[in-house]
Amino acid sequence: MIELRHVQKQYQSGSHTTYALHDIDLSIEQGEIFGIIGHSGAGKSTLLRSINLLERPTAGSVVVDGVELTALSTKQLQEQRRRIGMIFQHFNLLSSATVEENVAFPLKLIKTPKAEVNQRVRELLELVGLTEQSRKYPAQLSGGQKQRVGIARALATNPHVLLCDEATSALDPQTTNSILSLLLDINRKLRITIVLITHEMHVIRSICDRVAVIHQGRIIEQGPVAEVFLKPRHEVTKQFIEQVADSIDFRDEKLSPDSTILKINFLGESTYEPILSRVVQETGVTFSILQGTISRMKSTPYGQLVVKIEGPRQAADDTVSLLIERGLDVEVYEHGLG
Ligand SMILES: Nc1ncnc2c1ncn2[C@@H]1O[C@H](COP(=O)(O)OP(=O)(O)OP(=O)(O)O)[C@@H](O)[C@H]1O
Repeated sequence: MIELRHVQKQYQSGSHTTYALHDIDLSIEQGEIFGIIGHSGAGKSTLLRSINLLERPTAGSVVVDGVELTALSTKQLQEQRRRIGMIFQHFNLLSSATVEENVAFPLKLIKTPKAEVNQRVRELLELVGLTEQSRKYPAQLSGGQKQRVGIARALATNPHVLLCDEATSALDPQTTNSILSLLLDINRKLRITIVLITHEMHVIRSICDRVAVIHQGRIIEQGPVAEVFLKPRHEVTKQFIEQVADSIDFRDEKLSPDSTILKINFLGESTYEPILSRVVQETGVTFSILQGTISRMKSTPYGQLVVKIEGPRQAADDTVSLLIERGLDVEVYEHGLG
């Protein structure tokens, strides 16, 4: 488990102070994939690097697996950092070392016996699908393959936590997806906690369990991805969601006095159930679909449907009540003028 309490970070350059993090409180559970999303300059890197003290907070505490990192000596901190792997946007590989030498590097630093190093490197290259490339140099690899080397190297010392610093931002969409699948696979197989930072909502939606939105050095919203995604509260969060959602625009829709527009969110199994058609049969209204999407958040299906309900106001209100009663999340956008 990772706990950040009242973490602050200020950078001083001459007489100028930049307040990069303000009073950050965050708890990340063992085994979850936690995403931190924010615009450029929001404080994502500073926050991520506070977790292994690559950036030392100016105030507050950082506890990983019950150990208060800010209280450790340099040597003790080095030991603890072996339990926290990290991967980077630009991979940070040793260009003059082969794939297997790059992966072996952290093990050699702690003087692991040679046979053990060889065995571990073999396992890790198999895990990330690079067995065939073990004797190549980074310059001979694609971006996705380089990130796989980065991941194997980060896992060499069996960390409990993997920090991902914009790990897919330099990759094309297809390669991004393959790296995200690999991270998900590693999380499930090794039960390792993953903390990632990104400016792409797609990354959060694909693999994260929970998300925090950071803006101007503060966490402005956090929670399970589905909750934040379907009910964003802050304007910045809404902007990020627009990156992946079809924008819902029905301003030109002509509303008769007997029509109502509803936005219905389906989550989990309800996505595939004919709840709407059953309810309108009961209330006697008719409906037409203005817009609809079905997608997945990690492995949970979800759908968003914008429908125009036609019928007397009372019947429309009954329809909304029944939909809510059957577990759907409903927003009434507009009532006709009736
Ligand atoms: N070493 C530093 N010295 C001074 N200011 C810094 C330093 N590192 C970061 N900052 C400032 O702290 C703030 C947060 O920076 P940070 O790199 O954490 O943001 P970010 O969200 O990761 O941005 P990006 O997505 O562009 O990398 C910014 O205003 C940045 O200019």
